[in-house]
Amino acid sequence: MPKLFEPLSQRGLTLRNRIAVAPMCQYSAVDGLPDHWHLVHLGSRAVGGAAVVIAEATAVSAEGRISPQDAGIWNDAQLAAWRPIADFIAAQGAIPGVQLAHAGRKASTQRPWEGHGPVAVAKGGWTVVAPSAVPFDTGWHVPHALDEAGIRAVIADFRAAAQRALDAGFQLIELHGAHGYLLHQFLSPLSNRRADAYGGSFDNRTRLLREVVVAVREVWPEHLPLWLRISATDWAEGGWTPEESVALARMVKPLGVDLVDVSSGGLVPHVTIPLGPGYQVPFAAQVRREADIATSAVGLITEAAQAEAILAEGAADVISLARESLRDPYFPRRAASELGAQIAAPVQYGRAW
Ligand SMILES: Cc1cc2c(cc1C)N(C[C@H](O)[C@H](O)[C@H](O)COP(=O)(O)O)c1[nH]c(=O)[nH]c(=O)c1N2
Ligand SMILES: CCCCN1C=C(C(N)=O)CCC1
Repeated sequence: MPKLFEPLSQRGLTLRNRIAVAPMCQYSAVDGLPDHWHLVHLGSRAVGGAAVVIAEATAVSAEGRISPQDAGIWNDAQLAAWRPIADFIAAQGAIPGVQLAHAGRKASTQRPWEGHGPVAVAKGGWTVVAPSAVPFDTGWHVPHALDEAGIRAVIADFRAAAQRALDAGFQLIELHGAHGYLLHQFLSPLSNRRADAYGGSFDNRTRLLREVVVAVREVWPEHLPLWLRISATDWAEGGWTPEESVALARMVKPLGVDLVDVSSGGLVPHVTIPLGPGYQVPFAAQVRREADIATSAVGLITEAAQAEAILAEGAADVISLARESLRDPYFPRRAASELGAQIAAPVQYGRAW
């Protein structure tokens, strides 16, 4: 049996294989509401055979959106709109997941095809918050540094979003601690210049993320998995490091995180990243080995044999695919054929929509 098609237990659930569809912003929501686009985008990848389909960075508050067109789960109308999507994914035998996110200083920005720059308040944008008043780049929003009350509100928003995710039928949450968004902004010394209990030391810089994990676990059932996506490195002098990623993984495992999805970058612009097939796999391997926690490998993984080799070397437990799943929503079916594995047929069911 190829490792890529061995089941994996995660709390009370079983992943039918080791392929996850990574979260991918669709920038296609009105007022944060998922719609037919999201159903087809996510549903087709569940039909394609993935074990887990993780919905995009889904904002826990309106101000936490990357773009005005981001999906959200900060109100009950959005909860209701997610329910048929989560239901369809589950009916196909995949685990419906959602990535809970807050963009922090990278909020209120244009969709990539509109320029990826800041959206001014006068143009429908909003003031953004962050650990410190340090903009992402020249010309970007100068964020408002969160005070204690603001931090408490962010934690409460993540907790409430987790409850809505449960009520919407999601069975897996991934917390977005990567790519330079709010939780990552608190982790990295390059963006977190605070002098209070949320800045300075490693313990202080990881405090908000740990408090969010604890708050989410207060409402997320014991039998359901909680994943955390991190950027293992900022690729920048003085930034977050792989060694800190290992230490963080060791801290969050007893708090109820079941798997660390290991990406990189996004905190600061103008860095050089050594892109190449599986370029982030060594970080996943390091976290898995040194923190003794399940990991997902992601980043320029495009072939079944490549994915199988990553699992065989023990670098990760799950393979997350983003762009390859855009090129081929049915990658798992093709991979099964290439590797000689059995894979369940899509579930046809009559249902009046
Ligand atoms: C269109 C699009 C949209 C997103 C992404 C990527 C792309 C292409 N990525 C990053 C993605 O999950 C993945 O980590 C990277 O794309 C690297 O993996 P691939 O090489 O694409 O498989 C991403 N990551 C994340 O944590 N949350 C998100 O919502 C998104 N959104
Ligand atoms: C550092 C890699 C960032 C890739 N992207 C991540 C996004 C995210 N929401 O994490 C959305 C844009 C693309």
